[in-house]
Amino acid sequence: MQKDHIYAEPLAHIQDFRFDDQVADVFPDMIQRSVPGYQSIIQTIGQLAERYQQTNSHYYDLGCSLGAASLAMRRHISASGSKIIAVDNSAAMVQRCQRHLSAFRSEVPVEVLEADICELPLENAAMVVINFTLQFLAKPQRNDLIERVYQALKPGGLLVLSEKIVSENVQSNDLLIELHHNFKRANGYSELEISQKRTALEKVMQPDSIAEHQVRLQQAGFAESTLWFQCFNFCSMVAFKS
Ligand SMILES: Nc1ncnc2c1ncn2[C@@H]1O[C@H](C[S@+](CC[C@H]([NH3+])C(=O)[O-])CC(=O)[O-])[C@@H](O)[C@H]1O
Ligand SMILES: O=C(O)C(=O)Cc1ccccc1
Repeated sequence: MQKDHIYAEPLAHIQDFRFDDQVADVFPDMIQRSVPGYQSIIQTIGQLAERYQQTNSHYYDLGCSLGAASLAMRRHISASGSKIIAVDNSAAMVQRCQRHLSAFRSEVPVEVLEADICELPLENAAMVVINFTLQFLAKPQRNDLIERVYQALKPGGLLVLSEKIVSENVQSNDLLIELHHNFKRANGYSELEISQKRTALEKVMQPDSIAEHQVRLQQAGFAESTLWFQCFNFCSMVAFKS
């Protein structure tokens, strides 16, 4: 696995974070060392696919990056007529995702699409995974996507929504950020790497609070949702379509 050194040297000008070739090449290392619980979340997505699968249905992985969630779902789906649709708007990610998925044989077809998830039609879904992607959409586009996901889910369908979050209370927010920075430091990132990446993400990733997510889910029509994972300022929720 290629190690992430993208922010290791001082940069004269820190550009906005983008999912380009440089990031795609080190992405498994970057996400593993940056997102507490990432591996557990991916494993749980596999379990959820097993539990919520339905025959003749779609499984969407929106903002799939290298396809980790799609691979986990694929390993656990056995229902006939299943199709996984993995979507990302980064060409660098989509190319590598296609390669990763082709490296293993499976009965379940996966379609990998280079597309903007804000424009992609969604339908006939048993499960939709948005694993750390909603946070990269402009705020006004987030409601629309969640509403379309609700409409696309079949009765008994499941949305898995994982996000970095902000806390509405200043002391809690500061503490969660500090604990996350300690996590990154423990995983070998320097102060410079942490601070330069934070600057790069400032404009392009604006997290919501858990309360904002809950209101959005409810307004989209999800009568029931629950937080099933939280570590520091990272969480994952599930929402049910009845
Ligand atoms: N509008 C958009 N349309 C499509 N893709 C988008 C859009 N905006 C951002 N992306 C894509 O969303 C992904 C977010 S990473 C997801 C990890 C993955 N889910 C994982 O389980 O490993 C999370 C992170 O890096 O923190 C990137 O690949 C972007 O190109
Ligand atoms: O690294 C961070 O601080 C994060 O918030 C997570 C992350 C992981 C990978 C790409 C972008 C953000």
